[in-house]
This record gives sequence, C-alpha cells and structure tokens, in this order.
Amino acid sequence: MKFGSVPAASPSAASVEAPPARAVAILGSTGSIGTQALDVVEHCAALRAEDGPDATPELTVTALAAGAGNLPLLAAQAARHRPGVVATSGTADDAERLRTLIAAEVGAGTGAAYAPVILHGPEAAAAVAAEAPGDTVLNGITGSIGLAPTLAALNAGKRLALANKESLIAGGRLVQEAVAASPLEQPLIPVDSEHSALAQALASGADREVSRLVVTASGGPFRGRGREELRDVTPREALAHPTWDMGLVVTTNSATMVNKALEVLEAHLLFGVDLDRIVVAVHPQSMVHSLVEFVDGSTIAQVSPPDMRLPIALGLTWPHRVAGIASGCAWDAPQDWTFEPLDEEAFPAVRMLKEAARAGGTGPAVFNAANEQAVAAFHAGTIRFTEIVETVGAVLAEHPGSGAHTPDEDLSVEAVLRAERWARERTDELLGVRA
Ligand SMILES: NC(=O)C1=CN([C@@H]2O[C@H](COP(=O)(O)OP(=O)(O)OC[C@H]3O[C@@H](n4cnc5c(N)ncnc54)[C@H](OP(=O)(O)O)[C@@H]3O)[C@@H](O)[C@H]2O)C=CC1
Ligand SMILES: CC(=O)[C@@H](O)[C@H](O)COP(=O)(O)O
Ligand SMILES: [Mn+2]
Repeated sequence: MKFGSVPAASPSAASVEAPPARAVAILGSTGSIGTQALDVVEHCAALRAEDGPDATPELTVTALAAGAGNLPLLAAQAARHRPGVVATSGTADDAERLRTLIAAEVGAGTGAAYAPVILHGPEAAAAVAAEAPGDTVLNGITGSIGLAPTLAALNAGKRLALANKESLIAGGRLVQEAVAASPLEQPLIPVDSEHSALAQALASGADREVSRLVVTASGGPFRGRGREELRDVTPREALAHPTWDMGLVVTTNSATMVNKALEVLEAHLLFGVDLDRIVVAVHPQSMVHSLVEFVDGSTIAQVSPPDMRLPIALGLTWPHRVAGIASGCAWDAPQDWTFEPLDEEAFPAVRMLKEAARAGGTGPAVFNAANEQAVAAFHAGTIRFTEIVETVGAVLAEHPGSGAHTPDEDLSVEAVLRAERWARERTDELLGVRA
C-alpha cells in the first residue's frame, strides 16, 4: 500500500490469483522476528512439496543479515538456506569467524559446497537491503539503527516488510517520501501485528469512510498498577510479557507502553489517519490485534491467537495468505475478551509521543533514541523502571532549545542522525548524574 490509502488489494481478493514467488533478504535473521520469518519460509517450502506449487507462495532467501551477537546461529541459518550473501554488523574478525562457522556447518552436513559473499560492518545491513539479489526485504532489526536499511530497501525499489517500527518513527516523512517515490504499488507492508491487523481491516472500506483506528495493547506485565507501584519493578519482571515472546527491547517497551506510543505514531504514518483519531484499547488477551471503526458505526477487527508468524507471512506474501501458518481461534471453547482504556497517568508514553509528533520534525526520533538509551540503562541496573519514561520526557523537553531540533519541512537523514546523537548523549548524561 502507499501511505494514506487502504491496501490496493485485500488478502481475500488475492486468494484467487496465482501465489507469488518472492526472493527475500532477511535483516535481523537471528532475532525473534528473523527466526520466525525463516519458519515461514520453511513452512511454505514444505506446503509446496506436499501439495504442489499452485496454492502456496514460493519464498527464497537471498540474503541474511544480523548483528554479531549470535554468529553460530547466523552460520547455521546460512548453511541451511544457502543465501548468496550473509552479513554481520560486526568487525572483519567477526566476518572471518562467520566464514569459519559456515564452513564447519557445511562440512558437518552432506550438502554441496557453499561459500557465500560475507559482508561486515555497520553499513552491511543497508548494503544487503539495497544490493542483495531479490525483490523483498524483511527488516527485523531492533532499534532505529534500522533506518538506513529501511530507506535503502525502498530507494532500491524493493518491497519492504517492516517489523522495525523504530525506523519509521525516526525517519517519519523521509520514509513516507521513499514510499511515495517507489515504483511499486505497495512498497511497504507492515509486519507489526497491530498494523498488519489494520491493513487487513482497512481493506473493508475507503479512506474517507474511516472514522477511527483502534490500536490494541496487551497492557504488558504491569497492567492495573499505579505509578508508585511501578517504581521498584525489576528487569526480570518487565520481561515477563503476558502474551508475546519477543526480543528484549520491544518487550521492555510493552511494559512501559512506549511500544504502544511508537505504534500509534506508526499507524498515523502508515495509514494517514490523524493522531486524534487513533485510540488505544487495552485488551489483555491479545486476540484482537486492532480494529478500524467506519463512519457508519461499523467496526472491523482482525482476530487470531497471538502468533507473529501470521503477520510475518502476510508481510512477505501480501496480499496472499499462507495456509496453516498459524492456528485460528478455538471457537468451541468459552473465552473472555476484555477491553479497557489506557491508564495515561501511570503510563504517559502514548500522550508524550503524540505531543512530540504534533510538534513534528526530529521530536519522534529523539523520543525513540532517548528510550533506547534508557532501556539499556534499566537492564544494566543503573536506573529504575519509571525513570525510563521520565528520562525520555526530560530529554524531549530540552530538545526544542538544544540546537539539535529540525522542523519537519527541513528533515533529512543527517538531521535525524544529529538529533539522535544528541538525544543519546543527553540521556546518558542525565542518567550518569543519577547513577
Ligand atoms: N518480536 C516480535 O514479536 C515483534 C517485534 N517487532 C519489532 O521487530 C523488530 C525486531 O524485534 P525482535 O525480533 O523482537 O528483536 P530481537 O532483539 O529478537 O532481534 C534483533 C535482531 O537484530 C539484529 N541486529 C541488531 N543490530 C543489527 C545491525 N546493526 N545490523 C543488522 N542486524 C542487527 C540482531 O542480531 P544479533 O542479536 O545476532 O546480534 C537480531 O537478529 C523491532 O523493531 C521490534 O519492535 C514488532 C512486532 C513484534
Ligand atoms: C506482537 C507485537 O506486535 C508487539 O508489538 C505487541 O504489540 C506487543 O504487545 P503490547 O500490546 O503489550 O505492546
Ligand atoms: Mn505490535
């Protein structure tokens, strides 16, 4: 879909057409999203082998990229999927180690010889996004470090399945412009569960018929607690997400509600609906992944048990659905689904980012960068849980007068990177004073 419009083709309309063949670069392949994306690839291959090629998309992995945190897993993935390019954001030594690990994996198996091109360094993921063979890039990197790969994929005219919401938040208008300039009709497919849900529900009506977007939130592990009761929670408690098994940063962000703040802005940037027509509903069961309310009072929801393989598969094969990629709801068993408003007193992040986004420019990038630093400090044990969002607020408040602020009309990649650098340094300074 282009931004600000409903998806050009709905999943149901596409099911009668031949399934697509997509050649995919997976960025962040060793993480929660990346490993589940490889599950989707293997599921499609198995279905095609069993049932023939007529109903299931063909997914080929052309490149894998990750950090340097789990080179043995990256090597095992490479040996199994045999992409032509494998990349690590690490050093030349990491690349050498990766080469050795891949050779050992291949030697241990019985397959044919395999020696991929190996890239390394901070720019490697963006190089993969732009230059690796293939038509589709899944960005499953964590953090706004994913901005360069997001822009690189779109600027190269590739289809971008976007899990890395931070790149959209930080890049804002820059990502929208790259989408608008793409030769593809639907260059960006959201993978985030709520936005995949919204994209599916939006297919039920025209833009002008949309009244509100309702973004659901699990409420995280601390739902129902007041501000005072959040002060002494531990990293371990913050990582005990009630419904989703995800990476450390997004899980922590769910506990602070920063994730929901990012997702409200993500919905605004993706679908062109005003921020004041996007509301959050706390839904602890994570069965309803988001809803679209139309002008006639009808509300369309997307519902499925919490399983990211569904939105990842749709992101890779949109608008085609992959049979059996996830289970449906158990309609024969009794179940209770509840909805409640967000407690903005205890969890002010959504309000804070809406305000920063209304002011525009580099505000959202600063919000996200300060949060990334504060989340790291929380897990390092140097700050309290409540100080994460308090510090983001303090940094945001200083941003307009900092010299690092750029208004929306002058936004550039350099301006975003400058504002992020300032926000990270300022957050560290504030936290250093408190440590
Ligand atoms: N997990 C989920 O269910 C959901 C996640 N998302 C979003 O998806 C994104 C990924 O989340 P998640 O999978 O949970 O995160 P993880 O922490 O599990 O994985 C992050 C991945 O990014 C890689 N990585 C880190 N830095 C770089 C870099 N500079 N270049 C290339 N790769 C890098 C890591 O490599 P390594 O560790 O090997 O160094 C790892 O493969 C986030 O933006 C998150 O908000 C959205 C909805 C749901
Ligand atoms: C699975 C997914 O999309 C996550 O972003 C999820 O939304 C996190 O759950 P919360 O609703 O608790 O933030
Ligand atoms: Mn989400």
